[in-house]
Amino acid sequence: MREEIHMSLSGKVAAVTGAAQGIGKAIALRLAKDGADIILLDVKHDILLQTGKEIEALGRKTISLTADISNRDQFHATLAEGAKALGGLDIMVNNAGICQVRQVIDIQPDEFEKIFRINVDGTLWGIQGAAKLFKDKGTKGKIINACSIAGHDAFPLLGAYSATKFAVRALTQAAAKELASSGITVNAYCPGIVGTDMWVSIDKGMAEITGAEIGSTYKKYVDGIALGRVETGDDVAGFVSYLASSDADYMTGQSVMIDGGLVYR
Ligand SMILES: NC(=O)C1=CN([C@@H]2O[C@H](COP(=O)(O)OP(=O)(O)OC[C@H]3O[C@@H](n4cnc5c(N)ncnc54)[C@H](O)[C@@H]3O)[C@@H](O)[C@H]2O)C=CC1
Ligand SMILES: CC(=O)C(C)=O
Repeated sequence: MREEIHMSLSGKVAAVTGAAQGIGKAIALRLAKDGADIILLDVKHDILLQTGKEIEALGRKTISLTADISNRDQFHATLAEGAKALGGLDIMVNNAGICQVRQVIDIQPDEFEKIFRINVDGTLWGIQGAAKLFKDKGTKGKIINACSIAGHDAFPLLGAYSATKFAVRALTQAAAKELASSGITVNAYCPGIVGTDMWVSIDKGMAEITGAEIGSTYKKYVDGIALGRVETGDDVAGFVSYLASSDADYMTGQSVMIDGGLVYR
């Protein structure tokens, strides 16, 4: 019975952006354990190859491709290359993203543009690239975007970041409404405080601005989680596995909290 559940994506191909580390790596490995072959995309090619090795060890096909999601042409061409190599595309996980820590009154034009180009434009190009590949083959595909609790509630010192995640939620809703008639669903996952490199840099950035000790901002946020522990990439990946499965066929346009009880909607 357990084996059946874990092979729910057998015969499917999934693409995951930001798959070199953190949440994206956990998602790629989980979807591979579910039976999918995986297109891995990231700017960090060397460590992406390690994710690829771990997926091959699970007996799945995989291809590791360097792509900057903020570059529309490059991203679309690379995604199409991956789909050609693995025989199609069924699931697109637009996971890659960056964070910045800054008071709203101090945000500079170049950094604001950069975070929007990666988190918002990159998600939009991923939706477009996947929708084209799905429509070309009549695939009733699934698009799954990385939002955040900060996409529902803006966080202090994370103003630009929060704005990008509100935008991801809006794109998720609009794309879901437009693509439903093609049988394509679009949803998003909203993690809370996940113990990845992103939070190491958020904690450091917050310490620089507030004078807090290194580690103390992270601890303060983790202490607020009802389930009493930091979130792992596997916690997020388990939910993405559901969103990628046929169990989620009747769900679209949703950006759902998976945060251990921190932001309630
Ligand atoms: N860590 C956390 O607490 C939370 C993270 N998230 C979101 O989850 C997603 C993954 O976050 P983490 O794994 O924590 O971050 P991370 O910083 O550990 O990993 C992000 C990955 O994305 C890649 N990446 C960054 N810019 C890229 C670009 N332009 N093109 C291609 N790849 C690029 C990086 O190379 C890296 O491998 C992000 O969208 C983030 O906003 C959401 C809520 C909470
Ligand atoms: C990184 C992130 O999304 C939060 C809310 O911590």
